[in-house]
Amino acid sequence: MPSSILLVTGALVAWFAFKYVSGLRRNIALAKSTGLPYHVVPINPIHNINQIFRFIWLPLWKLVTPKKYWEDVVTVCEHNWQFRNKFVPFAKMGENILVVSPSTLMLHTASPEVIQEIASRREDFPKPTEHYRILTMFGHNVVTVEGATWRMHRKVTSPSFNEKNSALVFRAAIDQAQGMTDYWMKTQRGGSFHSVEHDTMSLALNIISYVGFGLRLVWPGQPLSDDADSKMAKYASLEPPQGHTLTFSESIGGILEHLLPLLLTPTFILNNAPIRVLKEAKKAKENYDLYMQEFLQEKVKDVRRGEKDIGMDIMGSLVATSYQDKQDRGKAGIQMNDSEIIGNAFIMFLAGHETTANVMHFSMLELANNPAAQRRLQQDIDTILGRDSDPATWNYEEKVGAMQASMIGAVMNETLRVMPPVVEVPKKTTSTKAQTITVDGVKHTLPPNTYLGLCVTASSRNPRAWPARPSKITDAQDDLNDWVPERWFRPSLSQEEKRGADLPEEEDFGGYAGPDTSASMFRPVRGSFIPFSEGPRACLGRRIAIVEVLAALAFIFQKYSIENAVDEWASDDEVSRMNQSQRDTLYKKAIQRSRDVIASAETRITLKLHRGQHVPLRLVKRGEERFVSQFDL
Ligand code: HEM
Repeated sequence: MPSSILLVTGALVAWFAFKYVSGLRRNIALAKSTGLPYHVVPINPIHNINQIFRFIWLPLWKLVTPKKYWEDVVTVCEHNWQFRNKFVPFAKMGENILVVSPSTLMLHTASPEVIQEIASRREDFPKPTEHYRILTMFGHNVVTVEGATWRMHRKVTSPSFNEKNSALVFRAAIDQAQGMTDYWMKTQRGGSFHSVEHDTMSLALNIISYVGFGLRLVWPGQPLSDDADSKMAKYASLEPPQGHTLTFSESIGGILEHLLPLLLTPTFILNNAPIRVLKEAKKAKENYDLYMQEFLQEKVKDVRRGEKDIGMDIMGSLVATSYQDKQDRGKAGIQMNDSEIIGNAFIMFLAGHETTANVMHFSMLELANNPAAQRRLQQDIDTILGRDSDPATWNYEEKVGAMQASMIGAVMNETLRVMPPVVEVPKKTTSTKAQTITVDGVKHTLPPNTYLGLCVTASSRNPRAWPARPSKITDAQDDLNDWVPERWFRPSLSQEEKRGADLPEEEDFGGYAGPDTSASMFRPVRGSFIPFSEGPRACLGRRIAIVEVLAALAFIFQKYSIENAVDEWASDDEVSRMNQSQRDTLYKKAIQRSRDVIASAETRITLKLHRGQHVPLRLVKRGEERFVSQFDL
């Protein structure tokens, strides 16, 4: 018996060894055929399981092979490498890094031209939908599908992303920023608040819930408005309503927090394991599921009665595809099942709030670290909107262009450049067809099934595309890793460089078709600034995200300044007795702590702070600043 076990084990080991070596040889041959320089790694670093066990195989690899085989390429295998290593791997290995493992070929690119080419050829370079499994938890949706199915999802979801609804987002962002700052002023304990990440998430969730779904969510202490639909009140409730054990916001928050356990844990274990994290994950999922089922049923009734909600009414549009009377449905020729309806609603809640919230969060942290930029932001707000104007009177059509072309737009763009919520946009070649790309005028053929990573964090730091100045805050020769919103007022590169590769006109797939940055500011080379991706599969919600951030920043900084909290080192009394130089020294310490915390950001779906990391801030009325009115670097 023992000898047969040994025999079977030996045969299995031999089989795996054979598969491993032959796979590696085959992929090396394919890599050679591309004509691009390539780098060999022992294990496919982008596979989910291999990512989890990276802490074992990476050190082992380094231990058993000479340094020259791993020292460069390891920089694109490490955890969180896109944000942590930024442009460094590309500076060392070139703008296109071809990585070969026994099971895959991967091309990571920071080249604007290659990015532009791949992103615009949607059918040649589709999305690797298998990488989006985590987002299909409640059903397939516009983000997770490809081909004809994607066209169908896009057709249903895109019409509501129009300028009329952008104006509504503008209004809602002002209302919500009011709710958030009132809440902060009321709850700042010891002069500081620690919940900026959580609160910007609530702000963005409240906006998409209202504009996208007609659900009015409120801040603690804020009454539900009189015109709110009574049957929708349960979604706004700050206590779990009957039949639920979490509030609606808590259920979404819980899902976001527990995405990985939800994805990786088999249902039987999730339902039965006495482990706290799994129990919380299950509770969040069950609650959200129930809310969505109830919401779906309510919408079905509305649609059958011919009622439409305010704003985008995303759920209404989705439900109409299946539940409207047959004649109307026939016109559109589209039908979604309940799982796709709920899947799309989920993705709009998710994509529509975490990304935007991160941009607001990091913008506020950086403004606290860059007092001169904060002061310039406030000057621009005063000029465009008026220091004492009532935000309720701000007119979207009149003001949004000027806001985007000012320091408000520059702050948003710079945060998107330095801290993009999505750090790499995945694409691939199909399983049946090789594809050609052009690098420096030379054509290279990528074999079928090559994974392609359009590296957002690196293309936005590519010195070929971004004019730089010496860093003021580190000893680096350029300021491309620094948050410098003023760079958006530097002259653009020449027309020729701006145009990028000659590309066919893109088909219209709905949604906002204008540029993401103002024409009167620095215009990035195409393919070098891709926080919203590029081409037909670019972000559907980018216009509303931009409008939301512009309006919220303008509201907050019209009346207030934001400073790093220093109570960890000095009390208010001690600060009031300090001279300017002592205050500067103290504030520099707070800035350094903030920068260290920001540098620890990691990607789990989006780039944000994790493990309880946060930067305490202080909201002060303009004119009552203790640090940012004077301090400069
Ligand atoms: C600053 C905020 C945002 C950023 C940085 C962002 C970024 C992105 C990126 C990079 C993609 C492409 C993802 C991929 O190919 O894997 C994407 C797609 C998408 N985003 Fe956003 N997004 C933001 C806000 C929003 C908002 C507010 C919504 C909706 C309310 C939204 C809805 C979508 C949808 C539906 C797609 C899929 C489009 C398609 O494949 O046809 N996003 N977003």
